[in-house]
Amino acid sequence: MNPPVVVTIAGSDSGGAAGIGADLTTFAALGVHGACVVTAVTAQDTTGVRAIHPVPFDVVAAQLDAVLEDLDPVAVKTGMLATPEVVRLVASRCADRLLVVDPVLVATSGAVLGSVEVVSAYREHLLPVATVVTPNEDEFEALGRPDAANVLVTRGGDVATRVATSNDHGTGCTHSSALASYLAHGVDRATAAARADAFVARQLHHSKDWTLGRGRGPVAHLFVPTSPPTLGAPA
Ligand SMILES: Nc1ncnc2c1ncn2[C@@H]1O[C@H](COP(=O)(O)OP(=O)(O)OP(=O)(O)O)[C@@H](O)[C@H]1O
Ligand SMILES: Cc1ncc(CO)c(N)n1
Repeated sequence: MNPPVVVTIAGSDSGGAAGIGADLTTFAALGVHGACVVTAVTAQDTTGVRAIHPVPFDVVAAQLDAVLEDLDPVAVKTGMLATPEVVRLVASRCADRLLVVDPVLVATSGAVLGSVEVVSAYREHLLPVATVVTPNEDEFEALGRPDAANVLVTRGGDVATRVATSNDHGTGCTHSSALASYLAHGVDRATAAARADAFVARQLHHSKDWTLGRGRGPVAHLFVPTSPPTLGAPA
């Protein structure tokens, strides 16, 4: 049987913690086929963002057309859209699908990933057609505290499930990708949201003692409780 197809429309993170890398590995972990439309290349690591190079609009549109026409994804997940033109493009092409919008405006490191014009385009075009919108507190403020039933503010885990870790770079991307994956498998929104929370908490727990990079390290995307015997040095 075919897996559900989900497409992420997002930027790359050279450090491999957030963006399309996080999205595609999360899709793989949750049994969906992931397609990707790259909107921007970022030079980024665990300590911050050094450079952002938006992909030309025509190339973004061509990637999206190719995926929509050939693979017919059941769900779409958006991350860093980089320009207001791309925000409008996604709103016009993807409104008829399950649409999870993670309004990436600020990185964990504090770097600004969305301009004032991008914020306006989200408010006017994309938020009204999304199935779920997952801003963190800062993004919720930046969007003008939208009061709509499809807005699910992410708050870094509740008291009962909160994992104490500084390896949280990429949690927002992983969370929204998990949410899109569960929706693509056909579960309702409340169940998908609860499962996405649990998935991220488990991933954060798995990577809590990692010491990758000098800043806020990556959350684990693929959950591997024990390494397969074929990996690593012989015992
Ligand atoms: N420390 C934590 N313990 C448990 N769950 C967490 C923790 N941090 C985040 N989560 C889960 O991940 C979701 C997204 O987290 P958060 O809002 O911090 O992401 P974000 O700020 O968008 O991240 P990023 O900018 O790195 O992508 C939360 O709703 C929660 O379910
Ligand atoms: C490319 C990219 N997308 C999303 C985020 C949000 O954490 C990030 N830091 N980088």
